[in-house]
Amino acid sequence: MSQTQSRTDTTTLKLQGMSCAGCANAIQKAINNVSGVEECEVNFASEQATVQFNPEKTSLETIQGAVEDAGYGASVYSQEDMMTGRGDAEIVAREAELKDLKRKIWVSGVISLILVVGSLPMMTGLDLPFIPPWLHNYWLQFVLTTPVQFWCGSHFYRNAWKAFKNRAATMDTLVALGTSAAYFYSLFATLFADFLIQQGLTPQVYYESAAVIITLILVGRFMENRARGETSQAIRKLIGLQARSARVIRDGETKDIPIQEVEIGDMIQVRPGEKIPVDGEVTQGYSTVDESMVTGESIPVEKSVGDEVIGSTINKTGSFQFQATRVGKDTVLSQIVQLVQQAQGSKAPIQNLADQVTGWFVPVVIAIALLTFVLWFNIMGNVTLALINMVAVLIIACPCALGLATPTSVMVGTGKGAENGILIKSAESLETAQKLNTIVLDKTGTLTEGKPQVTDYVTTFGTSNQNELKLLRLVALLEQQSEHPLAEAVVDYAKSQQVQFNGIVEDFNAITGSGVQGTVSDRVVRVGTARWFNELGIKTETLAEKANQWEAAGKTVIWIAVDHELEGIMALADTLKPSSVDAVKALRTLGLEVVMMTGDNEKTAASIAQQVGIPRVMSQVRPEQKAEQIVSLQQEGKQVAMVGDGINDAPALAQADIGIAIGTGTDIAITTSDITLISGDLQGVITAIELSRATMTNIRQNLFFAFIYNVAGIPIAAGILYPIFGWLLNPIIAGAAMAFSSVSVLTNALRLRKFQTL
Ligand SMILES: Nc1ncnc2c1ncn2[C@@H]1O[C@H](COP(=O)(O)OP(=O)(O)OP(=O)(O)O)[C@@H](O)[C@H]1O
Ligand SMILES: [Cu+]
Ligand SMILES: [Mg+2]
Repeated sequence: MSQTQSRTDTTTLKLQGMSCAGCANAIQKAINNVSGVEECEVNFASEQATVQFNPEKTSLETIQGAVEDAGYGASVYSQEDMMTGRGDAEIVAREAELKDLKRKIWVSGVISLILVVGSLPMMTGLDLPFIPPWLHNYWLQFVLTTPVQFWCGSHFYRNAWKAFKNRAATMDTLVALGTSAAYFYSLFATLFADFLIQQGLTPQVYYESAAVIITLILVGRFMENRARGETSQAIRKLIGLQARSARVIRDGETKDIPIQEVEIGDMIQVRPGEKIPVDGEVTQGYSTVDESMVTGESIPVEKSVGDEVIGSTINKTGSFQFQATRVGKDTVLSQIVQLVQQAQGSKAPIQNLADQVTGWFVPVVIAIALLTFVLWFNIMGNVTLALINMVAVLIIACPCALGLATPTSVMVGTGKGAENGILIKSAESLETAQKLNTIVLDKTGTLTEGKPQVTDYVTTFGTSNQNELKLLRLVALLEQQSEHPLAEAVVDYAKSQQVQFNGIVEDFNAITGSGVQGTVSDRVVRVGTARWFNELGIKTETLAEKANQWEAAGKTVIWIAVDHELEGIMALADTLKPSSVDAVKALRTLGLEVVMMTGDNEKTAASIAQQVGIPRVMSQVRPEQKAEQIVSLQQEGKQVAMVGDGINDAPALAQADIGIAIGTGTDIAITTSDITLISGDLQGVITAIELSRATMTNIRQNLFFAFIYNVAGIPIAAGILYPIFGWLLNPIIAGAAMAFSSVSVLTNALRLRKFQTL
């Protein structure tokens, strides 16, 4: 048996022609039916489908074909297209649709007005002499309404037909059925008026209802479309940040070239006030750079030789040269756009409910509408009342707002996050973040700068400078092999003391969470924690008092032993980030329990925790135990967020309900966290949590708005209140309510754009 390697490709398709969540369901079904498709998620708000498929079993063309067969359009959309502005096609298409809608609204609006005026005497039962009676001529009304019904309302029919072919029913089905019922009943009354009078019935027409409903729904759709364009504004803003050209130095010549032509390794010149075109490393010069558009951090950052610069950020005062390290779709900005787009296309768990409801909603509504008709006709024997109530039910029940409620807020919320330098991986993360009640902060690099420095150094053999330097040489040789931040600090210190780095380390071994050991000139050197030395049986008493003092001051002490004898200790201090104290305070104000976690010893940890105001500390946690510690917090019934630098804390970040990676400059892609803070500022954690709370509140409001129209509207439209109060719902009011429900949901979602942190 031959074994074929199975591969999975993930592609984003841009969809066209959807009018409600029912359409999204239909497309999702169609794509899932293609064999070779592993997973598919269709998002109505962002109008995109994320498809995972096996390229050996199916192709993109097949998938696109399936979407087209279902009656919709799908175009493939690459990251490059997105960044080079082909995404504007979406805007152009939207503009065209808006223009078409506007024209139809004018026509149907003016005609509706004439019809309503003409029907006023009949509707109100008043004698209105200024309205000429011929305005209420059935045939005139018929002539006026027909173009509204079949031209302005044409796409309701078209979409309803598409849905019907897919054995589905969408909001268009409801609108088409509802207005057709009103129109054709009126036509019947117009044609057979005499016959109806002979039968003792009053021939009534409802042309104005059909026309007004169509007008209102078109207005609703117009506003919906316009607002939807605004929800994706954040992404367009990000894309718009890109520079258009770069000033490269090739073969000693400086020339301006389009940004697409920049290659990795190119030398690029940046002058004051210019946009940095791509990502790279400074090779010459010095300047300050405003990175706020990417990191959300407003203070300009100093850049000198060796520092990384991010494309699309703005150079302030100085002028410098840098070498391009990432171009095209690999740049930080491009990756941010990709991440935000993915997040915007993802589904929040809270949406499942809405989706399920919309799935069976339309058929149920049609059933209720028929039942309404039958009951009214049988009980009241009045075909007119039966008909208008049925129409009212069909119109008010439209579930379109329900489909918009969650995704629009998610789009605005995640976009808002990106504006503040907060990348939220998915709608699910956004939803989970608001449930958090415990936040675990890593000490090194999260609360502190993560750049420790040696502050003290003593040995057991007094102050003979010679011997101290000899020992320092051994320590430094060993630490040179280690990648730990403490090790780097020790090496820097040794260099500053003019230590000669000659010598070979054999049998080097790093014991995570404990220290390092190795053999130099046949002597076994160990540098690490007291706990480790105690385990090895190395006596630490002689310097214990000194170490205690340092640790109480919040310094990390590392112990040095040669051939199983303690020979010295060294203290390293790491400065707190300036924002840490305020951030911890704010997190506690938000009602979160704040915990500090570190591999450092108890006393140092306690001292730092006290300085930043954290009551609960988990110290001496080995790297591999960090995830277990998160589990134990979760077992206490807590919803835990872990904040770390995302590299050595990865398992803990993954274990936590929400893993928040503190940015390490430009490595956004490697983090597997739920939320990434591009700037290393803890303030971002607060913003993220607040944003998630604001978004979820917004979603709940939206769901309320969306549900209330349907839930309250259907029984009223069916005439439940008629026996008690004599109330009926005029189909026109139903049309207005339904148009307004989508608009109110969108308007509410867009309010999120004004979100601001404490
Ligand atoms: N290369 C090293 N040289 C000296 N000591 C080390 C080295 N690596 C680890 N240690 C010792 O082990 C301890 C625990 O290290 P670990 O990496 O688990 O945590 P940490 O970096 O100090 O703190 P955090 O968990 O907040 O990042 C350190 O505090 C230090 O005392
Ligand atoms: Cu609708
Ligand atoms: Mg560490």
